Amino acid sequence: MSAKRQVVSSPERCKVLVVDDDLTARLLASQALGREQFDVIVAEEGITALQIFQQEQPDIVLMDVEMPGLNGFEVCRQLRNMPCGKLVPILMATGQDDIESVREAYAAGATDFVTKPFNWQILGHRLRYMIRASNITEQLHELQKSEVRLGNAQRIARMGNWEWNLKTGELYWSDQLFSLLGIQRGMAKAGLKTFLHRIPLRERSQIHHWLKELIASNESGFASGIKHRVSVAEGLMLDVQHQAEVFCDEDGSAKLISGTMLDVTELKKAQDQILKLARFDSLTGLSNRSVFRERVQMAMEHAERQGYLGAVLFLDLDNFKRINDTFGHGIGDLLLQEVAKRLNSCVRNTDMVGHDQSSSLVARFGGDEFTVLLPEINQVKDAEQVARRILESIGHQINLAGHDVVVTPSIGIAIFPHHGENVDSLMKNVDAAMYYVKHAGKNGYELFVKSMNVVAKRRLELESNLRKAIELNELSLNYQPQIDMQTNRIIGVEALLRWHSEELGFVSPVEFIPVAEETGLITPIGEWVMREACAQAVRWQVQGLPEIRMAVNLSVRQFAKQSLEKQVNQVLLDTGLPVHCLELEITENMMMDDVEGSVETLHRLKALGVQLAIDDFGTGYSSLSYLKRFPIDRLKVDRSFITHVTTDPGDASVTQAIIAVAHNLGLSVTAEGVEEESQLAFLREHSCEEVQGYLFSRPLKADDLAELLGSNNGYIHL
Ligand SMILES: Nc1nc2c(ncn2[C@@H]2O[C@H](COP(=O)(O)O[C@H]3[C@@H](O)[C@H](n4cnc5c(=O)[nH]c(N)nc54)O[C@@H]3COP(=O)(O)O)[C@@H](O)[C@H]2O)c(=O)[nH]1
Repeated sequence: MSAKRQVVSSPERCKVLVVDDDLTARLLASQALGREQFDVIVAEEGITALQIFQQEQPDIVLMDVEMPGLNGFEVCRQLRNMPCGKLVPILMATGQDDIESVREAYAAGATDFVTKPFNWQILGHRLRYMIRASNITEQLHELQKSEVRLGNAQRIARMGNWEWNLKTGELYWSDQLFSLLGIQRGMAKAGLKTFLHRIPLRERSQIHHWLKELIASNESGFASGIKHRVSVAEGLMLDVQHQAEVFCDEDGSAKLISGTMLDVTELKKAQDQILKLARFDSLTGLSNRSVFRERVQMAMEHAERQGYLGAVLFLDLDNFKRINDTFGHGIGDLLLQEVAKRLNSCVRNTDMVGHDQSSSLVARFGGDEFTVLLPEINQVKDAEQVARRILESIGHQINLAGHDVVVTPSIGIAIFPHHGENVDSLMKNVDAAMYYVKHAGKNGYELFVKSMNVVAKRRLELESNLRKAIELNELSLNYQPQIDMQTNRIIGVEALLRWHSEELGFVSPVEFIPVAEETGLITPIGEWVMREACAQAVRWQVQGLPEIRMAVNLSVRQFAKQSLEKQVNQVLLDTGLPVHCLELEITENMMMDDVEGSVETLHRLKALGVQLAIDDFGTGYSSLSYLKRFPIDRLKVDRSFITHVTTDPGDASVTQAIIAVAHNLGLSVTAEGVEEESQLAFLREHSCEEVQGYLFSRPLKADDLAELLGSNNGYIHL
């Protein structure tokens, strides 16, 4: 390698690589260019030139075209392919009039050419000029690159920028700003008018105000932002965030405003969605509990200031859980959506989004609970009228995916300011009013009165104590004999649940069974009852007592459970009770909500071999045509008919008719609540098969029942 550094390089000196196979030319170049303040490096042929170029990275290359091995054109081409050789100026030395070489030199990537012989002084200047020009080109190139990068970054970020020279009025818009505004560059001039034209009319004045504030700030670095919308095409609106900063003259007056405009449409959509999720119920689209409470708070404050009355209605669907359990959650959801719709149509001037303070508001409070706010009413009667409208509307049959269902609501009403000094107490009271309706038979409305809190408190007590009742062993069963009128013998017993609470004392099933139903506690309790009753029947058999039937009451929820038949089967397997000894008592109303489903459930239970009875018969609304389809064994005439069977001709006729219908369908009859000899005589006269009531025995503890069953072989003197 014949590279030689001729002069030690100083910072302002330039480095030139001279490539020539002619020794004299190289020496001459070294001397002449050295005199012109160049650091000269020389190479005598192409390969060496490429190596030196890489090591030394000269500022410029002066290269002869004619060389042995790689000629100047080839070396030039290869230099241009090197990453560090793309921009270095290359000056090719050609012969006089050698036009072909000139063409080829340009084609190979040369920057310029020079003809031999050289004027060294002029050549020195020329080399310097080329180096400077190449530096500027390089800077321009870098600038272009960073502009492209900025453009890309703005495009990706969906951001445009602008600059407004307040002294000249000149306005610059970046490509991205044009594109965000939906304008093709060249189709419109960057200008305030063009920009405002794209702003919805109602938002223009706030933009004017914002710009004025910026201009008037007269403070360098003063920055301010604004959010607004931009209409970019027919029906297409963007949400944008504008940010601008002011630059001032030495005299302190604003001379330039520089701004950015960022498209935040997607971000805003996401924020709106989050806000919606936080404030609205996604199933029904109604406002949620927290929005409702906020609005009640505002309405109460407003009512107090203005001396108005307002009302809150609290609505719970009766037996919604049964519909959910029977038809599944999908249908339950459809029902809630339909109820939401009907509620909205019942309440005039409803505010769906929860913004308008003077409008009524319907909200989903949770589960099957809905609330209605009537912020201004003239009199209490107005709230009651809305409640009546709701009862009427919701009570109409609803078809849900082919299933006809009827649901009814229980509605509590509380008036403010009378029924609560704050939102909490108002909501507590309206809740108490709703529970009062539930316990008074459902499907109605009631205005809050103070005594209702006693009922609500008791219910809470029952619920919290009932939750621990199984664990604390507070539940027990009593057994009431059922007597065969032909043989006068006990042929069965009905298992009746008793609760002796440590805290509350004895609680009647009439009171706690509905609470267990509402809270779902009936599921574990009902299973406990079935297991305990079957196990007791087996214990009596093991004691050598006569085999009798064990009747167990099923709750609404138990009957609606798909797994009921599995559960019954498992209990029978676990306890060892022969299947024909178990009778399940179901009420008419349990079956009428979903007749087809009930027929199926009853058939599945019947297939196990258990006996089936319809309890409280005559009080429900079953029809004879349905009765034929139920695979049942027995009807139990409700106590309410038997009580007056000898004194009320109506009850006597109903009892007679039930016995006749049962016999016609091949069913046997048990009369419940027989307390008097005269009632027994009536039932005997009309061929009732079995009787049950205080006349023979009250419900007994297991040991007492065993004693009764053991004495006289279960024979009862009638
Ligand atoms: N789902 C379940 N329900 C149950 C269960 N155990 C009881 N219950 C239901 O609770 C209601 C009240 O029952 P109870 O207080 O036990 O009253 C029963 C009898 O004691 C009473 N009865 C019986 N004979 C007479 C009488 O001659 N006079 C009179 N005044 N009362 C009498 O009737 C009730 C039995 O009713 P029924 O079930 O309709 O046959 C009641 O609805 C029970 O069903 C349980 O485990 N699960």
